[in-house]
Amino acid sequence: MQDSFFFEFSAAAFLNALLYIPVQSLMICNSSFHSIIKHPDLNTHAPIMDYLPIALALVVTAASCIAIHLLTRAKNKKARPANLPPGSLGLPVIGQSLGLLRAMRSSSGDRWVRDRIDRYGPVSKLSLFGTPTVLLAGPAANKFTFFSSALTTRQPRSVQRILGEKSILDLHGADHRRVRGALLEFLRPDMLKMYVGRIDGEVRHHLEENWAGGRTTVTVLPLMKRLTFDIISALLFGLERGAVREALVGDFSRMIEGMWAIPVNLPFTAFSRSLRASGRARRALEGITREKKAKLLEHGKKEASGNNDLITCLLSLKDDHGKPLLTDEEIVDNSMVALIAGHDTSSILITFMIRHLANDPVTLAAMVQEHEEIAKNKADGEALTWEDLTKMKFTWRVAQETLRIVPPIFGNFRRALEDIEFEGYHIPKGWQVFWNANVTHMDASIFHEPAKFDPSRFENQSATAAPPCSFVAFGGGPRICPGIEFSRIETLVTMHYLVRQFSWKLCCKENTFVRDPMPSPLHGLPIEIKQRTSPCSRPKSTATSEDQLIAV
Ligand code: HEM
Repeated sequence: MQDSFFFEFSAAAFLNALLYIPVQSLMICNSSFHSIIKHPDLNTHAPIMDYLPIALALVVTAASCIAIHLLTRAKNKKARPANLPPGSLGLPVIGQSLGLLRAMRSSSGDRWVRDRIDRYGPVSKLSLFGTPTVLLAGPAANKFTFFSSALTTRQPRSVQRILGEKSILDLHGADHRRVRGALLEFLRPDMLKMYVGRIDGEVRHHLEENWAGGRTTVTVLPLMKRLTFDIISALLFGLERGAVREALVGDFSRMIEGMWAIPVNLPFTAFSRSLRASGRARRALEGITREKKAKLLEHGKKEASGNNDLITCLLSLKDDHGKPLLTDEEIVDNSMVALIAGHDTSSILITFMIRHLANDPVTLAAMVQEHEEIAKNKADGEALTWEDLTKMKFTWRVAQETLRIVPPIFGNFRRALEDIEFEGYHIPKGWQVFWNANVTHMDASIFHEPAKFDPSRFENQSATAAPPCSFVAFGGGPRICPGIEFSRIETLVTMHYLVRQFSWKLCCKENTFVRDPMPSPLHGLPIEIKQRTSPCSRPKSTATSEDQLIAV
């Protein structure tokens, strides 16, 4: 209201100044002219002539005020309708970003969002990362966000600068379907079946190197990040252990740190460090892409047929006219996204499962039993297979319940491509929509006693009366996470070896975590470990005939 008044007032004054000065000059000229030809003493109309300029100026001022007022009202009516959601946009650029980031870093991000909802309701406006935003919560809001074709996942400009502009997260419509289809070529279940043996090998190698050998304490989160990074960089990029992998590990973790930082590019800021790391990671991936392209040209399509890493798979996809389906820039940007989306999330899931199991002996015992049953039918050192994973139903329910209580993705943004409405509130074109997983996951009307850890909630999902989009740890709709199965394999294989070979207890009594933006337990979750069985021997032959096909 005040803004608009100020705008009208200053615009009228400005217009009036423009109009008034020439009119006054005219009047002055006019009066000088009159004064020359009509001496006041001789002029009987002198009083009228004296007031005419003032009267005219007043009329022009009033007319311009009315015109500006009408024009501004019409403009405001169009641009800022009265039914915007409640809330305030806060300070320019900063908005509520600092408040949210501070809350997330002090383990109270969930409470911050809930406080807003208590204050303004499930639909409210705020400003995050320099863009006006509407916060939405609840299953109906999730469904609207995931399925509305008027919303797309444009990332804040700062995130775009880190991840690139051609990533799947910034594409929509046909372009999104094309790139998503290409990624799914690599992540389809029949392809994933072939990766089980390879993932099994990576997990055993990791446990032998980092957990076994008489160690008494380990810090879980960094180790799990390393494990999932190794798995994904081997499978997605065909990267063997070595200097390139080591450099990429550091760069990716610095990139992630700056993604939700205040986007100020000064040498000492997290955002600037993130941009520099992104530049280095991009150059490394461009190099890998060039090498793989050259290999493809050299050896022909035969070698690339469905048995390689993600980059080779994307390079060999063609459109209906035989042209490359994806540009090199799209391949690099989407490889960056897949690596970030793939390794950070699964590592957090496994870490929080380990944290929970330390204090839940009943759940742990049930898991150990499930895995011992599977191990009973396997030869010593024999790798897990896809069929073994299908028997790990209880373990996957424990994973789902962990994801419900601590979803790795706190929430995400969409961008309105046009003016839209939700529950009577107007969301203007160009604004962001921010959906949040925690609020729905902790809604007692959907999940009975939401704070209680109860894997049986996921026992018979089709029989539960929960509305659609109630469990949204993997998102939903056309952008639902394409890596669900991949993360399921990583999680189940890792838990199989962990629960059978180690027992553990938490070193920190305080059971809290912060979000930055991903959840991270206190000090990265140091635990005391004890080996239950002899160190897992590496499989005599982890590679099945299918695995040998994908060996890189
Ligand atoms: C526990 C593990 C994981 C969790 C919790 C998770 C969570 C999510 C969520 C919530 C979204 C949707 C975001 C939105 O709609 O705003 C998403 C999208 C995505 N995820 Fe995952 N993810 C996981 C693992 C993976 C893995 C292993 C990969 C790749 C190998 C992956 C690749 C992607 C990609 C590429 C997208 C974007 C899809 C699109 O826009 O069409 N994720 N993930």
